[in-house]
Amino acid sequence: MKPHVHVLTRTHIAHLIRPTLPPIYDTARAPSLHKGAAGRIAILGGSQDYAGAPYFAAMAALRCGADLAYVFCAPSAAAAIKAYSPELMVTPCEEMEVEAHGATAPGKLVDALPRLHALVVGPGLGRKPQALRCARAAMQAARQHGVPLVVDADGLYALHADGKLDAGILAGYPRAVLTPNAMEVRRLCDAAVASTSSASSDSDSLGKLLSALRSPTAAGEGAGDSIDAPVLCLKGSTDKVLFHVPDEEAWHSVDVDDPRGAPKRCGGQGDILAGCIGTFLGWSKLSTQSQPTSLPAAAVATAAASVVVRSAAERAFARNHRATGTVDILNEVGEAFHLEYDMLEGALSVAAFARYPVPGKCKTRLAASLLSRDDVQSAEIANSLACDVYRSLASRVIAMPCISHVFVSEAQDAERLKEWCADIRGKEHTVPLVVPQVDDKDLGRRMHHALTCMTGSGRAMIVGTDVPGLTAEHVQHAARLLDSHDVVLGPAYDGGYYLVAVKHAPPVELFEGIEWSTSQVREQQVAACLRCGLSVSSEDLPVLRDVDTADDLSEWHDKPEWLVL
Ligand SMILES: NC(=O)C1=CN([C@@H]2O[C@H](COP(=O)(O)OP(=O)(O)OC[C@H]3O[C@@H](n4cnc5c(N)ncnc54)[C@H](O)[C@@H]3O)[C@@H](O)[C@H]2O)[C@@H](O)CC1
Ligand SMILES: Nc1ncnc2c1ncn2[C@@H]1O[C@H](COP(=O)(O)OP(=O)(O)OP(=O)(O)O)[C@@H](O)[C@H]1O
Repeated sequence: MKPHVHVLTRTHIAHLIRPTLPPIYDTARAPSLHKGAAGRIAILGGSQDYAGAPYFAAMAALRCGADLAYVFCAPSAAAAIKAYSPELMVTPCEEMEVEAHGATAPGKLVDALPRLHALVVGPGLGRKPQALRCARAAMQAARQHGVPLVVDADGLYALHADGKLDAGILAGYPRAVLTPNAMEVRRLCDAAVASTSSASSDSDSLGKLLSALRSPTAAGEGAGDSIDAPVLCLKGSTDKVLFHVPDEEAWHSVDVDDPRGAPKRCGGQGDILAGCIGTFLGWSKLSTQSQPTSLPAAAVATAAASVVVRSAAERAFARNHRATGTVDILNEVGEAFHLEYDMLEGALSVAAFARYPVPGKCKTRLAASLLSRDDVQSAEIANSLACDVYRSLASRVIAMPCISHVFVSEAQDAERLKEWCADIRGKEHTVPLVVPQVDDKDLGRRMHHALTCMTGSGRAMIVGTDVPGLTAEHVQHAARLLDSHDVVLGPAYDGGYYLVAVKHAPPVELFEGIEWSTSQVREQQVAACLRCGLSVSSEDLPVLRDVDTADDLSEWHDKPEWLVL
């Protein structure tokens, strides 16, 4: 039976998940938050062999925005996990290693359950019978308390450790998310087949697994639950999030339309995903806001986490290439989250126009005016000017939700410009998005295209790359001016402008009738704004001098404060 497929883009997912986020940027509601109000998430896992996995999951939960993360682990792993981070509360549980305890959930975890917003079972659990028994008992206990569950890695193994699927633990529990990779799905399916009498083809075996996960009583449990089975996240090049609605025959699949991610498949990415799902699940339990969707909360939480992890993986790979490791991905989770979900309406996108600095192809006016007429020297100057602007663009000193873009003039340069941007930024900087400019000789049409692309997510700004005096404060000032103007221009010394910002997508006429590269540019731009019925600020920002000629360059040398970037 084919599922009903819902393809969700990142924009959809952001729209669906935002109402559940703790309101830390909401000045009216944030003061009422207390410690733990943004999520208390626990991990059950960690063994002598695997201390990293529970650490990745717990830290990912924190980086996603949870307040508190606990790890309940085998005593042999506790010291290592504690030593990885002082942020984690690590509790060694004898029950996970000592046979004498039979099949009980760790007592300290059971005590904590009433306070938890989600429990992730499995990362680094290992496959010792006692650990598996503990995991199964913990899932049951969590279910009794209505605690949302994420079951991953060896937590999934615990469901079929004796070869048959022990689906009863989770069957019909709508607050559980199972996150098998391809191998784990195969094992779960095989176990589902082994638990039923007839032999099955592959697709049948998935069908058997899905049926086994449905509620034996055909109704979901818990008031308001719209599904009657755990959610299944099938991880792969596209993550598919399966859920089942009572009384329907076919399952539904939310396909996360996000091609990003890293080609590097280092171990532990699944642990990061599991921790992030834990946080989003916890928030959906806590949220009192009405959801703009009929999709189940657990499916939306899973899709939202998938987007964050893919974005983090892509960012980590852009920075670390083949060396990308799980810690690198973990370190990108916070920024990825911020860009995906905290960029609220009215957010600002800032862009620079750039060409890859090749001698003879950039700053040709400057090269011609240098005594040496030296293309190489001119390209080096262009390079150093642009570096400063990219650093500033990418820098957190902008101190506001801001996506930075670099619009590259030659599409074929996009890849090497990406690498160049990645090389020049420091560890603390964000990665600018490198986007080709529209193929048009007219600067006005290129600016119109870039601003239109960016205004999709709020306000947009383009800054010059050859203005050494431009600082993050100018960008912030311009953004504030947009509160009271439709268009803001940063006046350049030569009659042009070094910055243009717009509150909304601009009409195409805004950049028509302007004689570019003349001293009339700013005046003509102001006139075009007024013709389009747009209010404009053209004198509120300081006049800055761009570097086009050798004269500009010597001015720059005489006034080193221009170098303040
Ligand atoms: N640093 C750590 O402590 C880590 C510990 N981990 C833990 O290690 C334990 C065992 O996990 P494993 O995943 O290795 O165990 P499995 O025994 O489930 O993996 C079996 C094999 O399947 C392969 N496999 C995975 N995805 C596949 C795919 N899509 N197609 C084909 N083959 C695939 C893996 O490479 C592995 O060789 C778990 O507890 C897990 O949490 C992992 O999370 C990785 C990081
Ligand atoms: N081929 C792929 N391309 C891009 N992203 C992928 C690909 N395969 C998996 N992912 C993503 O990586 C994340 C982790 O999935 P993965 O299959 O690596 O988990 P796992 O094998 O359980 O990991 P772990 O090593 O922690 O056990 C998921 O968010 C998934 O979307």
